[in-house]
Order: sequence, then structure tokens, then C-alpha cells
Amino acid sequence: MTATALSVSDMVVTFDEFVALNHVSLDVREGESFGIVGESGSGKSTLLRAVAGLNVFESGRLTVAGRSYSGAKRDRDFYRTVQMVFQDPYGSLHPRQTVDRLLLEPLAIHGFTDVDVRIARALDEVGLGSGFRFRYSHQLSGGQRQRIAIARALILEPKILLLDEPTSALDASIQAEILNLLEQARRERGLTFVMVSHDLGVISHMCDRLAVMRKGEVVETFAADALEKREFSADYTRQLLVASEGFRRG
Ligand SMILES: Nc1ncnc2c1ncn2[C@@H]1O[C@H](COP(=O)(O)OP(=O)(O)OP(=O)(O)O)[C@@H](O)[C@H]1O
Repeated sequence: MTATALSVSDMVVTFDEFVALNHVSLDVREGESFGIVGESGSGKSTLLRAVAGLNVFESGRLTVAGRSYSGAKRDRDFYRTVQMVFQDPYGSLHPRQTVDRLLLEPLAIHGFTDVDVRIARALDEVGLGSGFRFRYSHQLSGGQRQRIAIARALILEPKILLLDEPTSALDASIQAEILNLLEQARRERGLTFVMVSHDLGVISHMCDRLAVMRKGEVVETFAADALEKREFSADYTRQLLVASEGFRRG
């Protein structure tokens, strides 16, 4: 049986009085690509951010690589194992920093010394090459910035990537390129993905299994094949499927 990469148990997140995550539990297996879908405001980003330590969870448990975490406290080992890629590559990268600086930062924090080799390798892996090393992030297109954000996430050789709508801020033609890049990295590195998207087309293309969220709760979890076969039990999933413009059968 495949080991569990990441386990969320009974997680609760509130913002003032508002319950954004209401006792959410899910297990993601090693090497799996796990999707999280649901309408706007259902709690998808809150869940990923709570896993990453960007939102505090008040109760429940998070287990990653056999270690338990609570609240928003994460240690160095956590960030060597888990990295996150955000939706907006304009907001997530400092515009007045060079690519070199952006990639150097995580390496320096984690005490790597072979930085030149790692930066060159990371730029190659995301299809940009060393010519980009001394460009400023404000000189890059959205797709190029997202490649740098992915390089920055991969440079520490994590095992798990949290992907929060990683292509929805990009043009349609660029979206496919970035999804292919992510899929290639996953295959080559044996990564585990937890990917949030409002687009069931993207999720059915990228993921092995998915959870449907509604109003801060997980409605159901099933294998992505079920999307094609229409085999899910909750009426809500059917409604979501019909409402999703991105989902195309076949
Ligand atoms: N920092 C915050 N402070 C207050 N409320 C928040 C905060 N972050 C999220 N929320 C609220 O929590 C709920 C869930 O938001 P979340 O961003 O997780 O939804 P989502 O499913 O990712 O939506 P979308 O697809 O639009 O990104 C929303 O009602 C949102 O307004």
C-alpha cells in the first residue's frame, strides 16, 4: 500500500466569527496528484494556506512525512518537503529582484553552498536557461514569471508541491505549457501534488484523485476517472460539473 504523503485531520480555520474550514480531513498519498475543486469561497485556498503555515488552524492535525504540525508553526524540514506555487506570478515574486536573487534566497536560507550549479539546473528544468539569470522579474512575461516561481519551489528538492490555481492568471496557450512543465517535473522527480483549481478540466487532466469542497467542508473524494464516467455520489458534484465551463467530456 502506498504511504501517506500528507494528512489533514479535522482541521478548523476561522476568520473572526466566520468558519472558513469546518473540520476538514483528507489524506494524500505519496506520488499522487490530488486535486481540490469547489466554487469560489468554498475554502480551497484557505486549506492550502493552512497546510503551508500561511493561515493558522485552530484545531485539528496536519501530518507531513511523519511529523505533526499545528497552528501556523512550520520548521525547516517542512519547507524542504513542502513548497507552494501561487496563482499570481506578479504578486508572488518581488518585481525589483533579479532571477538570480529570487532563486538564491531559498538556497541561502537552507544553507546550500553549490548555488551556481543549482540555479543553472533549476533554470534549465523550467525551460528558461541561464540567459535569464540576471533579468529582473518585472522584465518577464507572466508565463516566464510562473516558470521562475516553479523553479524557486523546486530548487530545494521538495517532495510535495502545493499548487494554488497555478495557471489561472495566464493566457490559455501559456496555461498548457505550464501544466506540461509541472507534469514533467512530477514524473521526473516523483513529486506529490496538491492542486487547487476551479477548473475541472485542469483537474481531470492533471489529477489522479480529487476532493470537492463546499462551504468549508469536503463534500466527497473520488478518483478523477469518475469525472469522465460521471460516477460520483453527491448531487453537488454534478451541479459543479454542469456549472464548470472548463470541463469538456472526452
Ligand atoms: N484572510 C482572510 N480573512 C477573512 N476572510 C477570509 C480570509 N481568507 C479567506 N477568507 C474567507 O474564507 C472563505 C474561503 O476563502 P478561500 O479563498 O479559501 O476560497 P476559495 O475556495 O479558494 O475561493 P476562490 O476560488 O475564489 O479562490 C471566503 O469566504 C473568504 O472570504
